[in-house]
Parts: sequence; C-alpha cells; structure tokens
Amino acid sequence: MIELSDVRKVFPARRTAGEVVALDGVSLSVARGEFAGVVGPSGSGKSTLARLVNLLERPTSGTVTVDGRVLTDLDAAGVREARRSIGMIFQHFNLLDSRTAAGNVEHPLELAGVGRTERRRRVADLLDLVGLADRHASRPAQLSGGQKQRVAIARALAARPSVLLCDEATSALDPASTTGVLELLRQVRAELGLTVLLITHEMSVVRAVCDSAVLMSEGRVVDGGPLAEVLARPDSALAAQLVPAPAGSGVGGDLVLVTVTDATPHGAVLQTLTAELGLSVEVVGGSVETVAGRRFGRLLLRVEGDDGRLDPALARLRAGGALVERAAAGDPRPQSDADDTPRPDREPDVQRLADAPDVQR
Ligand SMILES: Nc1ncnc2c1ncn2[C@@H]1O[C@H](COP(=O)(O)OP(=O)(O)OP(=O)(O)O)[C@@H](O)[C@H]1O
Repeated sequence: MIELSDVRKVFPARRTAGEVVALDGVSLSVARGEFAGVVGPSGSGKSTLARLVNLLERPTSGTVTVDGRVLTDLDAAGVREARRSIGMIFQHFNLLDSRTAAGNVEHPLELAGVGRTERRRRVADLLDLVGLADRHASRPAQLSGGQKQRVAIARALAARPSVLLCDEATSALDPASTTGVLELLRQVRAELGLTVLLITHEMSVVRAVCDSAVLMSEGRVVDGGPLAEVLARPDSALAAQLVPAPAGSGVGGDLVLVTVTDATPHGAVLQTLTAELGLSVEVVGGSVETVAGRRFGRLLLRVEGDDGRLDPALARLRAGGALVERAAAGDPRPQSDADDTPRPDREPDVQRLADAPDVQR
C-alpha cells in the first residue's frame, strides 16, 4: 500500500533565483496489489512523485506511507531499512556494464551480505522468472533493451520488495519489447502480490496494464481513479487522453458523441435514433479499445433529420444509463498528446543507481 497525503515538494530553481514547486499538495492512495499509473506532461511532477515514494527525495511537507510505515517520520537508518521493501526500475536500466546479467542481479544481494550459496540460488530463480536463465553470462552490451530491462526487474526483485516503482520503464523500448516487459510486470505482480506504481507518458502502457491511474498537471493530481470509473465519466480529462474522442472538424450537421463501455453498449443509442425516431445516422469517427481488460470506446455520429426530437431522445437515453452528449463541430475534446509524442531522453539515472535500495538477507 502506498499513501501520499498533501505532499508538497519545492526545489530551488536550477538556473535562476527562486524556487520550483514540483508537487503542490498531492494526495494519492494505491491499494496493496494494485497496478497504478501516473501520467501527465513533461515537468508535471511524475518522477518527483516516484522519488518521494522511496524517499530518494524528502517532501517539503506532507507524509508518505508505504505498507503502513510513515517513511517521512523515519530517520536515515529507518529509511534505508524501509527502502528494502521498495524496488525500482528506470528508463535506462542502470545496469553495471562490467558485470554479467547474473552479476547485476547478484549485486544487491552482495551488498546486503547474503551468503554465496543463497545468492547463487536466488539469482538463478530470478533470471528464470524473467525468462533469461540462458543469458546469465551475458553482459549488458550483449543484451537487447528488453532483455536489459528484464535483468533490471530481476535485480529490483532480489530484495523481495512489496512495492515496485517503474519510472518510464518501457520508454526506451521498441513496441515488441514493451509488450514483453509489460507482460512480465503483470506476471510478477500476480505471482508476488506486488503493488506497482508506474510512471509513464505512454497511454498505451496505462491501457495495457493499469487498474487505476492519476493524471498530473503542474504538480497537482487533476484527475484519476480506477480506470473503469474514469472511463465512465464523459467529462474526465484522463479518459479523454486514454481514449481520445474522434475529431469532428469539417463534419457538418448534428453531432452526437457516444461513449461505449461494457455496461453501456451503443446499440440502444443507434436503435433509438434510427428505428424509433427515424433519424439518419452515420458514424463519422471513433475507436474502441480494450482498457484494463474492458471494452471502451467513443463513436462520433452525424445525425440528420432532427426536428426537435434529438435532445429529448438524448436526455431519455442518458436517464437510461447511456453515455451520450451533443458534440460541437470542431474537436469536441482535447486530443491525446501523449502516445505519439517523442519524449526527450533522460539523463541516465546515475544518482538513482547510487541511491538504489539495498536488500534483505
Ligand atoms: N532536483 C531538482 N532541482 C530543481 N528542479 C527540479 C529538480 N527535479 C525536478 N525539478 C523540477 O520539478 C518539476 C517536475 O519535474 P519532474 O521530473 O518530476 O517532472 P516529470 O513529469 O517527471 O517530467 P518528465 O516526464 O519530463 O520526466 C520540473 O519543473 C523540474 O524542472
């Protein structure tokens, strides 16, 4: 379980006088075993939030609680001890080039003083878990990006953590490797009962693996919740990013936006507009995705022949649970800027590696 309560983080500005408010009163709760995403534009505070969860940064104010322990109340020794239950993986893997895959996974066990026989046994189990038993002797330079991230996951799990933080863990990977790493994360979450907090700018990643997500903007959480709930809210900014509404620009006539979920199939809407009211309906845009294992989509309809019956019909459909609204000609909602936007490459997380949590015997 991860709980942030009214967390604020202020940094001195890097180049100018003054300060940067990286997090501005963030509260967040992730249940044990949940797979939670944190999304938002560059600079919105996502990485700072992740670094606060294992206290690589201390908040300026507010509390951080992990597995019932209030980390912000602990002294340095207490934080070191608590960090053992928090694993972390990074965009650039942070593997030691001079060591083999097995050597990288073994490293934190050595630092923790785990005996040689036990270390070897655990390393073999971990490399087996991530599907790299046959590459134990390979160095990072001999591995693909996806394989390197698998080694990093094995290393993060060496401590038997209860929480795994993933900071843009698939951002440097090609689509096939991304899929493989996400499948592995889901698998280890299920097998080990981990709580996972995943920082990403890729909405496809959230759609594929997350149970819940929060949207950050300028250091604040501006939207969020379980994905099924978020997606059922037609005015949700996060839902609009997860499954963007089709653009209605250049399309004349009356436009109706239908949000499709497993619980609110669109068939009744089409049936009412066409068969019941005798209106002419054309689908002019839309997409249906699988999000958190459920069907979710948006359809943009052009309706012709309205003589005052459309609005009452939409009101009736809404009363019956359908998610329908009139859409303006022009883009009815902000489009997602997340998926296809190249992300500026990060500096390697050298500081983070130096701070990487050690592990339990
Ligand atoms: N150590 C620091 N010193 C000064 N400012 C910082 C520091 N770390 C982060 N910031 C600032 O805090 C704000 C939030 O940064 P953060 O890296 O958390 O955002 P982000 O959403 O993760 O962005 P990105 O997706 O680009 O990594 C930014 O304005 C950033 O410049």
